[in-house]
Amino acid sequence: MKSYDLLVIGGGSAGYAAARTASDLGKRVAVADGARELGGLCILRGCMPSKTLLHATEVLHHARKGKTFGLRIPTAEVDMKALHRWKVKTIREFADYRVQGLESGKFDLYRSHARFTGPKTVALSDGTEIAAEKILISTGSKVSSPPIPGLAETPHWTSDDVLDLDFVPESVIVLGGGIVACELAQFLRRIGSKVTLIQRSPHLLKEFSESAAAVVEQAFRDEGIQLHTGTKIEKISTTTDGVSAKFTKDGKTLTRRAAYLFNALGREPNTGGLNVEAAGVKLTDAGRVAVNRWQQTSRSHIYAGGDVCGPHDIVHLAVSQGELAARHAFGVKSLKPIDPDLLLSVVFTDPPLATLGLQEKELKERNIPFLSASYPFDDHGKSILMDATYGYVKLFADPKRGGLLGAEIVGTHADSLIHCLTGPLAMKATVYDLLRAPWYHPTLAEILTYPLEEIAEKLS
Ligand SMILES: Cc1cc2nc3c(=O)[nH]c(=O)nc-3n(C[C@H](O)[C@H](O)[C@H](O)COP(=O)(O)OP(=O)(O)OC[C@H]3O[C@@H](n4cnc5c(N)ncnc54)[C@H](O)[C@@H]3O)c2cc1C
Ligand SMILES: NC(=O)c1ccc[n+]([C@@H]2O[C@H](COP(=O)([O-])OP(=O)(O)OC[C@H]3O[C@@H](n4cnc5c(N)ncnc54)[C@H](O)[C@@H]3O)[C@@H](O)[C@H]2O)c1
Repeated sequence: MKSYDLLVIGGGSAGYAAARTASDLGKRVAVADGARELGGLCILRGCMPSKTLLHATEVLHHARKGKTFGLRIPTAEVDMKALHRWKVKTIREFADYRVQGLESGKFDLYRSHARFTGPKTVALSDGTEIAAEKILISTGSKVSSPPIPGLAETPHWTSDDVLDLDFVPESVIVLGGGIVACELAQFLRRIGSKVTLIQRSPHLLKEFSESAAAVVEQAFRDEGIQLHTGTKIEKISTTTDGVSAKFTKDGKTLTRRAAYLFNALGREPNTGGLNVEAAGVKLTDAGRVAVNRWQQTSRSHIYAGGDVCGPHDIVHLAVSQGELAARHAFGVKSLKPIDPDLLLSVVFTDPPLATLGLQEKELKERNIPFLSASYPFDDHGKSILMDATYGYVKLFADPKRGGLLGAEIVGTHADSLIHCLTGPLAMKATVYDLLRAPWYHPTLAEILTYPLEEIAEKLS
């Protein structure tokens, strides 16, 4: 039996961060990862391939809009084989860099699946047995397939398949209206597919505000995506030339057909095969590994980080959770838990949608008094000259001292603009602090001064 200070099960974003941190603390660390290809979800089949493809189709979209700006760009179209090669090359470089880190010798790497045999012992699929004082579960998530009649029997794509396309599908039905569905539906539409998106809740992106979702919905409709929200999917079936989806909406039964089907109905924690029962690790009702604010599970020497415990499948959180778990496990002093009121989320649609800190719904639910102010992109100089007028910026502040509480931005470059506020929110800045800062003209960032000034006026 091999023994270590820390065994990390799953070498993705959370696991790699924990292994690196513990090894820097001088601990003996092993990482077990059973994947055929190392790198983790974000690099191989998540953030990086999706953003590589979305950037390419954003460039394509701008080229097609050239006429608006008096530019003559006679043809702009995708070469899917070339785009696929560019994606493969880019992702290969990111993955190679991660593999170098994993194989750097700072820790022992086992290319095997792990299974608990007791609270401090694990058996690997290559037959190795490992004992460790501390263990981190960071096994990520997998695509879920809800029990929709016919779905399991009908050939369908997951995000893995869409991210690996090397041809333009003629038509696609997208099931779901979450982040994966929205980001990739727009990608498919922009490469030239006829896209029909079928979503259960009344709005896309149900975790976000209705008004922000409405902006994304409008942009999608303007680009020709057929949206069906507020539906119940009744049956999925195979047809002679593809697939069909039968669903009800407003009491009516509708059927839509397409050449391909894309299941974007969510992901679930990857705990199967881990045999967590042998270690006494408890799961939540949703099947995630239950953790406290230090990432400790129901067995205090076993930690969890990343998608397997959540509560959000966001990569910077997975990294922070892995680092926090490693530091806590080895007694680093003056640690702070991850602050849930500093939550940052970004949806990389065009326009993108970004939220930071507390949002209106949560402020109301928690009876936190607040002032809010918003400003639309269609009245801001820089976005008007860019012809990027969808959406708005909205800020929330406390009504006593004007302390920033949260922000919502849906509009051009929201993914970057929100970062004007992450530092100030973390440092507990007020609207007055932010108004003392210089804001260059004409920039997109400058749009934030309007709601800041409005809140300052309301305060005085
Ligand atoms: C299409 C898509 C786009 C995304 N885009 C973004 C984005 O833009 N921004 C963002 O913040 N997040 C994004 N995400 C989410 C982000 O990718 C995840 O939150 C993050 O990668 C999770 O990291 P992790 O370490 O928890 O898991 P993973 O990176 O999945 O790592 C888990 C590892 O555990 C291994 N493993 C599993 N079971 C075992 C076992 N029993 N034994 C040994 N090893 C095991 C797996 O092989 C894997 O390598 C996206 C997700 C998807 C699907
Ligand atoms: N930009 C980013 O940070 C980014 C990008 C992609 C994914 N992610 C993360 O990955 C995770 C997975 O994303 P996702 O979009 O796959 O999942 P999701 O849970 O966000 O969305 C799933 C969608 O499917 C719908 N759905 C589920 N079951 C259904 C049923 N039986 N009938 C009809 N509709 C049903 C839900 O209403 C929801 O709209 C998310 O937590 C997300 O945060 C993040």
